Amino acid sequence: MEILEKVYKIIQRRAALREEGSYTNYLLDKGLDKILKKVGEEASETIIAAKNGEKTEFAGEIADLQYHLLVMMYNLGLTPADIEQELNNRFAKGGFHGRARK
Ligand SMILES: N=c1c2ncn([C@@H]3O[C@H](COP(=O)(O)OP(=O)(O)OP(=O)(O)O)[C@@H](O)[C@H]3O)c2ncn1[C@@H]1O[C@H](COP(=O)(O)O)[C@@H](O)[C@H]1O
Repeated sequence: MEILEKVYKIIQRRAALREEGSYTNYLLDKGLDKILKKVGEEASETIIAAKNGEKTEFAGEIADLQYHLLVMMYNLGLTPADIEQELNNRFAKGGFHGRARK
């Protein structure tokens, strides 16, 4: 998704050029443990929103989760292109054969 690349670029820019009041800078300054904690929280909130069945709230939680995943990826040196490549490889093979299917 193009927007994920755009947000990732903002994260890169924030890391290179600090901005007053930036939440991204706050997270990057706190480090990996804090980022992972937020990913866990946002994942839990996404699950709860999914169970509640309210589409707008659910979409909002997924967006929060996506953003925090991008910050985690940046911290660990992964780019959206790496994920795209992984997905493309699986698509080309017609599925993910790393585990048994039910
Ligand atoms: N997509 C997002 C995005 N999604 C969620 N959030 C922030 O994630 C935080 C999550 O809220 P919480 O209440 O769970 O966390 P909190 O209590 O504020 O923080 P903690 O004390 O828990 O760490 C909020 O402050 C949201 O603003 C985001 N912050 C930034 N972005 C993107 O990143 C860009 C750069 O943002 P800044 O770095 O803030 O300039 C923005 O233009 C957006 O495109």
